[in-house]
Amino acid sequence: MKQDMIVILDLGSTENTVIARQIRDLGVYSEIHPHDITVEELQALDNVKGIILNGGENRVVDGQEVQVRDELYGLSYPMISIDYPQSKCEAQYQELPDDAAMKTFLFETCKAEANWNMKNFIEDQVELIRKQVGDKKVLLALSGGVDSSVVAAMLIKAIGQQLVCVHVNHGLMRKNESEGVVKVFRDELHANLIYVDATERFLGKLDGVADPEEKRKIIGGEFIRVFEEEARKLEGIDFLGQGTIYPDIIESGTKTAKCVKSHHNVGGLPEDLQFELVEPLKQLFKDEVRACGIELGLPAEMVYRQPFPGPGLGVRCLGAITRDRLEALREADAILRDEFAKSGLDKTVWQYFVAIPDFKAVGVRDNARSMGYMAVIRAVNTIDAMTATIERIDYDLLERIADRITAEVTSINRVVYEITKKPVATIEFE
Ligand SMILES: Nc1ncnc2c1ncn2[C@@H]1O[C@H](COP(=O)(O)OP(=O)(O)OP(=O)(O)O)[C@@H](O)[C@H]1O
Repeated sequence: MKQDMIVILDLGSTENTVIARQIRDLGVYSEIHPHDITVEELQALDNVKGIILNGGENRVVDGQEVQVRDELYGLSYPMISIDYPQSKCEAQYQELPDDAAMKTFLFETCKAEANWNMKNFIEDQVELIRKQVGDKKVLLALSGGVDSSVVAAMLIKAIGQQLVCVHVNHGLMRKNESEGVVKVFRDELHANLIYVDATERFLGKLDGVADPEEKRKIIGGEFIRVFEEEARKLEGIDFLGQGTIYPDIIESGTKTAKCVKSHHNVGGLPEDLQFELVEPLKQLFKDEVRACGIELGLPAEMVYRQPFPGPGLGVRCLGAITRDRLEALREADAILRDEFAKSGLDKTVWQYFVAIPDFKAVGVRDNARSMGYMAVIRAVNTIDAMTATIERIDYDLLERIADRITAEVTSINRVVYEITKKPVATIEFE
């Protein structure tokens, strides 16, 4: 390992990640560990330069106040504590140290080097992956999303043809998305890529299904079955690559924080398909994953892609999916994205998309009464996806989008802009 590390011990703070980010932003790698880490576990970590005991409001767990092991104070690591009244450290802070105080701790007290950067990280991971995998093969489900794409690029760099990527086109991808995955990974990065066009299979299963939960279940379940079938065709695969990132691990719960959501990734594979996991991004925050992707040479539009739900356009083609409405949705969505890119809004708006409800409205086309679909545009901004506000799109742009959609997608005769915040609405419609 090249990077020096600061260990943050979680004694019930809600701000562990804030401190981890602060330290990484100052150029030093940091990780959050449980309060009851043993001396042996601590010493097994590479390049630890200092420790922060980070207390906070969740310090009482099951009626007991959590403490670090006393032996830790006897070690030679420089140590400070924050909001931890029982601390035996010499330097104790009541609140988060500011950057100046943190710099003094990192660079003067701990003598850490500011050597946390993506180049070093990638070199380290490449070495670790090679050590873990040896001459064996790794299977990776590659969605074309940020996380699995960056994992793929990392694994290609580390083990080249020993990586087998499987991309499943479930027919609910955005326009040109699957083509983009093939272009980048097969044509440019020369990955061993299996492309499965399962459109018919997914749309067949979804035929006539209107309930959103049922739709999500069918899409998720079918994805696992397709992936499993491909995995069974391959021989000699011992490892499964996963795009687990740091927030997935933290949100799965620490000893003092409740589980926010269980992290799944490619969960649900049958028990007899046993793989050891390769998770090279599991220490990175999302923006670091993006920086890593850029450093690995992935195109910016892939790395800065807006969030896209796993069930894809399936949950934006509202109610029971029909092929003509799905096609209209795909085209309208592509026009919206194109116009947002042209006006630069793609760089500032968090998420924007089209949804199409399952009814038709009356319109006039070519001097005749006609029935057409209604495209609903949504564009929202959020920090944590728990609440969201509306982007105030300029009227000229809205009108241009409406004109283009109704001209280029003839089955659509109305365009509306949805202006409800979350709450009370959710970001997606289903
Ligand atoms: N169409 C697909 N083809 C192949 N793998 C997929 C596909 N959809 C999802 N996956 C796999 O399932 C994982 C979880 O999917 P999910 O939609 O929750 O995306 P995510 O956690 O945002 O990750 P990503 O950014 O890689 O899409 C993905 O990382 C990928 O490994």
